[in-house]
Amino acid sequence: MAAEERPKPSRLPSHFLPDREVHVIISTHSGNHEAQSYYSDTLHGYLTDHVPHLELRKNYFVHTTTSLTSITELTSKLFLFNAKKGVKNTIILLSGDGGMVDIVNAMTTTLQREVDDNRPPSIFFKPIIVLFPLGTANALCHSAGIIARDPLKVMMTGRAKPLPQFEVRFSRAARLVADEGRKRLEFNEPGFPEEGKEASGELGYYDPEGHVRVYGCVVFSWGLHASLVAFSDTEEMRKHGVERFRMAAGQLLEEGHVYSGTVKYKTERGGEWLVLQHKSGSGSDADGDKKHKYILATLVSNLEEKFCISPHSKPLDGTLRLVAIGNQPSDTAVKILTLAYEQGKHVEEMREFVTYHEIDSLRIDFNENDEKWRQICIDGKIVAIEEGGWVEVRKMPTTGVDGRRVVELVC
Ligand SMILES: Nc1ncnc2c1ncn2[C@@H]1O[C@H](COP(=O)(O)OP(=O)(O)OP(=O)(O)O)[C@@H](O)[C@H]1O
Repeated sequence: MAAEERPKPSRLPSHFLPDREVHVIISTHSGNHEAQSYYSDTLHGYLTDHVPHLELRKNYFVHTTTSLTSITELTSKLFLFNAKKGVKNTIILLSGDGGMVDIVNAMTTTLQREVDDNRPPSIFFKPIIVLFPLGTANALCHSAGIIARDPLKVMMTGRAKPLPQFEVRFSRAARLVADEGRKRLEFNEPGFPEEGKEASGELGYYDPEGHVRVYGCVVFSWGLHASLVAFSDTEEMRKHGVERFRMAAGQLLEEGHVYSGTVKYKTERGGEWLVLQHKSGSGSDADGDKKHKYILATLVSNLEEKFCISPHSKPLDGTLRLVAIGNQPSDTAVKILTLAYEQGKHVEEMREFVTYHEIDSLRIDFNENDEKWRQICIDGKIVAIEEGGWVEVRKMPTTGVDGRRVVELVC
């Protein structure tokens, strides 16, 4: 933005008005580890020029991540505390989708626990997030049009809008997959992480019924997509950027596994569960509708810049869309996914193979012996479901007790 375009203090967007506390989070390990240099070389000077009332350690704070749980800890210890004390926070987040999901999860998990505990509701000032695309895929930034319109410009001229979320519940023995697939972490008991056991931080908790609940704002998947995220999440593969997803997809398609389980969905809250009937080719045997290649529910259009999995999704429109492919041969799956890279043409040109519509909820009952095929993806995090286990995903409504949207995104 040129000097003559700089807004006068009175014309600053509401998220930079003097009544707000501004926090920058530099997620040092996101993407190609460029968040720190972007802050030092570009953003810091830009903010000094354009938002001159910011004063370090008075109304302006900079946090640099040092571990996998830094953002989660900051959120539960600082942002949530502030939000409930009536402090208006603006968070400038330099990360990929993971940083956003950490904030959404830590906030929602704690607040939902309080709902379950029947504690009285408290004041809650939703933090406003200004997101800079410093991750690998940056699905949220691409889908919200932040990158296409220049993130600095969006920061100065965009408006904060509530960020839609979904809730995932699953059977009790599910574990978070960590450390490049080597570790399985338990979720937390409400408020009481079990001593001596490695817990997953604030990602998810056991609700009063003993089910785990986790929150997301991008994508839920099982099948090919979840497997390729799981298999490509190693330090070695991460060096290849978004190419890592294509490399993993190549290996998986060669293996040609067909995922087994019962998939149901609801089109509206409180409606009936409907068994997913795949389109052509999948129903040739009695078990046809229990075999799947690709099951994905998304709140966003693009999972990467060019990978438009849900072309009908509009920025932050709050719709959850199902994209599903049944028991198709690998070459058909490749054709479908290649068309997704061409402005999402798969939903039109391959519509005889692709189920694509809005849903409210999704349920999977797994029928796989090998744990590697029971792994699901929630916004890039991988959860392994136990044998005979299940998972349910549902869009969080905009109003009511469950209707929390815990943050707003500037876009
Ligand atoms: N210093 C650090 N040490 C260890 N982990 C870190 C550190 N800083 C950040 N992280 C973690 O690295 C992960 C980076 O995820 P993020 O989603 O931001 O980037 P990405 O995976 O490259 O991008 P995308 O999700 O857009 O593909 C986050 O889970 C974050 O908590």
